[in-house]
Amino acid sequence: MGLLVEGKWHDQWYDTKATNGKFVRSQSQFRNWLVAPQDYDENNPHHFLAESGRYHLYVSLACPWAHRTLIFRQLKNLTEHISVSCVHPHMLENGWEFKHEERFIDSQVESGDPLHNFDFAYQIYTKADPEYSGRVTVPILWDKKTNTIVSNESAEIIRMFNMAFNELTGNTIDFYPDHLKDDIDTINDRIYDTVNNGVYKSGFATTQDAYEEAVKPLFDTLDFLETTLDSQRYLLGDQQTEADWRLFTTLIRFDPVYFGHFKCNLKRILDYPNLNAYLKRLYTTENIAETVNMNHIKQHYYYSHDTINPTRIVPNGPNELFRT
Ligand SMILES: N[C@@H](CCC(=O)N[C@@H](CS)C(=O)NCC(=O)O)C(=O)O
Repeated sequence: MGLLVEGKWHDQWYDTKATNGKFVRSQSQFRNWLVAPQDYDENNPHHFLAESGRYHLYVSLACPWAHRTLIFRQLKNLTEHISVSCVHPHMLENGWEFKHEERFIDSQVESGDPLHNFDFAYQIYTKADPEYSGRVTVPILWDKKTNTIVSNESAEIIRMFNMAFNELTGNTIDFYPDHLKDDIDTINDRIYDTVNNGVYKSGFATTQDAYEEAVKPLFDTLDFLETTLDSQRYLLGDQQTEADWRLFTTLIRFDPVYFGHFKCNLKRILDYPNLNAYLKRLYTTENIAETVNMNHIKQHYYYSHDTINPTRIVPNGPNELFRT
């Protein structure tokens, strides 16, 4: 675990001393946009034309943020247009690595770096910007044509996938429709702060207060979502939206990882009847189950965070992801 400082790798765990034991996530730095031909402005340096075969997605199958982008690649029929590869689940002194190992082969996503054959994900960042300073995170959306990073922000990558390739694929399903934008933004904000990032704030806290400050709002939101799902199938009604998929990648990791490893243990998702049924509904949506690799997920968290789990023992359970 570490970060780049002016293009040089430094091995260093998150510094929570300056923030009273709180984990503070840093902002993503590559923020360009893939745009459809009709919206493309060649004079805008942040515009990248949506073209088949031009872009590559680097993910970790363990990472909930990267998982969103894999899901949108499926939902929007982009598998033939955007190539993908994954890092090794163990994130250690060199950060994410492109190692191949038999026991981590995934049936859908190849491992390693097929474009440059690099050993470490930080080399992708320094190829894009030799002076880059900051964390080396996944997902990374890479442009094979101009050899740079388009974006390393999952929330924006899924918005691009939602729209930019519609003409190419003919898939016009809209997960961020105009009439729901405000509601989606509002619920995303709460879920990001208290759930998606809330589990990390709980797990990476290094003081009792910082932990409690995270775990309480996390369960307040889960209780709120349980009530919301009393009367509807998805967060904003009967239509699946982006908000559901952003929540899904945290929920599917909750009982196997966050409950134990990150101490989010007031309740399991299994204990919430509506959230359990909702999780199953999302998991069984076409082409979604194959994006979930529980082996990578459990190995990543329990093995990589040795400040939290120094024995690196990866638990066998739970037996079920949701009750059927
Ligand atoms: N805001 C980013 C966050 C991505 C992120 O934090 N990914 C984690 C993996 S779950 C990572 O790569 N962490 C490495 C690090 O923080 O050094 C996004 O949503 O794309």
